[in-house]
Amino acid sequence: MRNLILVGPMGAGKSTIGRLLAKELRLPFKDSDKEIEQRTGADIPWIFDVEGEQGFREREQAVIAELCECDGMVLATGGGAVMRPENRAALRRGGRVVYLHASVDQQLDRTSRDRNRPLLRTADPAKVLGDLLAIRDPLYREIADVVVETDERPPRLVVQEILERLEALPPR
Ligand SMILES: Nc1ncnc2c1ncn2[C@@H]1O[C@H](COP(=O)(O)OP(=O)(O)OP(=O)(O)O)[C@@H](O)[C@H]1O
Ligand SMILES: O=C(O)C1=C[C@@H](O)[C@@H](O)[C@H](O)C1
Ligand SMILES: [Mg+2]
Repeated sequence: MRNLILVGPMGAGKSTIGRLLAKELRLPFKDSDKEIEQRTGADIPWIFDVEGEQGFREREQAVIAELCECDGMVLATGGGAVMRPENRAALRRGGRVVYLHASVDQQLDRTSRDRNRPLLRTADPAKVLGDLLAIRDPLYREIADVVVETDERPPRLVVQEILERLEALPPR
């Protein structure tokens, strides 16, 4: 098998669901955001402050290219990973892609408690999330093998649905 890759917006649950899926499938788990932080030795807000979003996106592209060359792991990506066509191509090649969908209201609720998302350090995070979703939703769908709704559904249920939906897919 190749990898199992989760894409979707901030607060869709990619990191949370990815960790649970990996445990369930007894596969290693990697999170591109965490990988970037480890390699840089700094957190994401620091990278945005010092290198700008552009600097972060360069680091993200390098990490995604490398992780997508691996096999047999669950990979959670950052919410903006689909913005670059090079990343979309790498993710498609890297394995099965699952789009975790969440409404703006749910994203807002799930991201309101922590401060590690620089794009949401704004007076109107709902507008930012809405604008980003309008641009990115077609890109998530473009590369997804399956789309799974996460609104009002606990992580365990989302994991179960992903496993069932992947099982039902014809071979690529
Ligand atoms: N299905 C769910 N139901 C309820 N809460 C959830 C669900 N999925 C994730 N959460 C919670 O929402 C918060 C954000 O989840 P998580 O960090 O996994 O999102 P993410 O998609 O990885 O976001 P980012 O793109 O910013 O990395 C966490 O506190 C997590 O516990
Ligand atoms: O949606 C985005 O562009 C981002 C999402 C996070 O996962 C991080 O990758 C970073 O905060 C940017
Ligand atoms: Mg995450």
